[in-house]
Amino acid sequence: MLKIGITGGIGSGKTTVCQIFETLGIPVFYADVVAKQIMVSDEILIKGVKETFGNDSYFADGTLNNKHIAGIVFNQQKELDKLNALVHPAVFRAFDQWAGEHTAKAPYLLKEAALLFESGSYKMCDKNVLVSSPLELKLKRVMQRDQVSREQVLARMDKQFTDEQKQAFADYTIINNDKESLILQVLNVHQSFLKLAGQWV
Ligand SMILES: CC(C)(COP(=O)(O)OP(=O)(O)OC[C@H]1O[C@@H](n2cnc3c(N)ncnc32)[C@H](O)[C@@H]1O)[C@@H](O)C(=O)NCCC(=O)NCCS
Ligand SMILES: Nc1ncnc2c1ncn2[C@@H]1O[C@H](COP(=O)(O)OP(=O)(O)OP(=O)(O)O)[C@@H](O)[C@H]1O
Repeated sequence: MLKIGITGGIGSGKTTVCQIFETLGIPVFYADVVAKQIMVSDEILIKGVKETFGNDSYFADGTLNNKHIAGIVFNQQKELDKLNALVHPAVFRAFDQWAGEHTAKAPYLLKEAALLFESGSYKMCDKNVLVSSPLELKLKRVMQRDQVSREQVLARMDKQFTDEQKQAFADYTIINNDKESLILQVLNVHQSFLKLAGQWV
């Protein structure tokens, strides 16, 4: 089964792009969403997160205290490394299982992940797509969407590869600025993937 990875910096619009693929009938595995689900359901992981970041990592009802964890990890690389080491292997396993379940349901599968290249999980995909946007536009979108400060967005960007670094890993690029048509670009790469899927053994 052909597996396509899709990524982009915070606010690049990768989720927006994936939603267009979904309207074309392509199943999408949202790694960030799954990571969040696992963090409140996997008992071993919950124990590890509490031991590493304190009991305040969870509210009394078992939901994740995102602000508490984000405040620690996006200010100290060492702490972020610890969180990634706890969460990422569990997400990789979940993707493997999901891909097995969705094989034969579509011509190809998509994996959307913020840290596709940084985490090395792009290696689990046959081709990889970068959604790229100008820095100021990304900042504006996230500040508006999440009601956060410019500094908070920049702190996360600082923990991700730049678009230039990501470009080196990408087989395809989708430009999501205000001028280029997103839908047309998605349709073009979709056609390429359908052709590839036809050749895939
Ligand atoms: C730190 C957490 C609690 C913050 O939650 P919050 O609701 O504020 O952010 P959210 O999860 O919606 O992420 C928003 C964006 O932040 C960036 N981001 C999230 N996690 C990371 C990370 N580990 N490294 C760098 N950037 C990250 C991404 O661009 C992501 O799309 C949460 O992001 C988390 O649990 N992260 C660890 C899981 C992870 O690595 N996810 C990303 C790839 S699987
Ligand atoms: N071409 C566009 N035109 C207008 N708004 C857009 C466009 N692309 C994305 N947006 C908006 O910008 C915000 C960020 O987009 P999106 O959530 O898809 O980014 P993302 O890359 O998935 O971000 P994150 O890494 O934070 O999850 C959203 O509110 C989305 O609706």
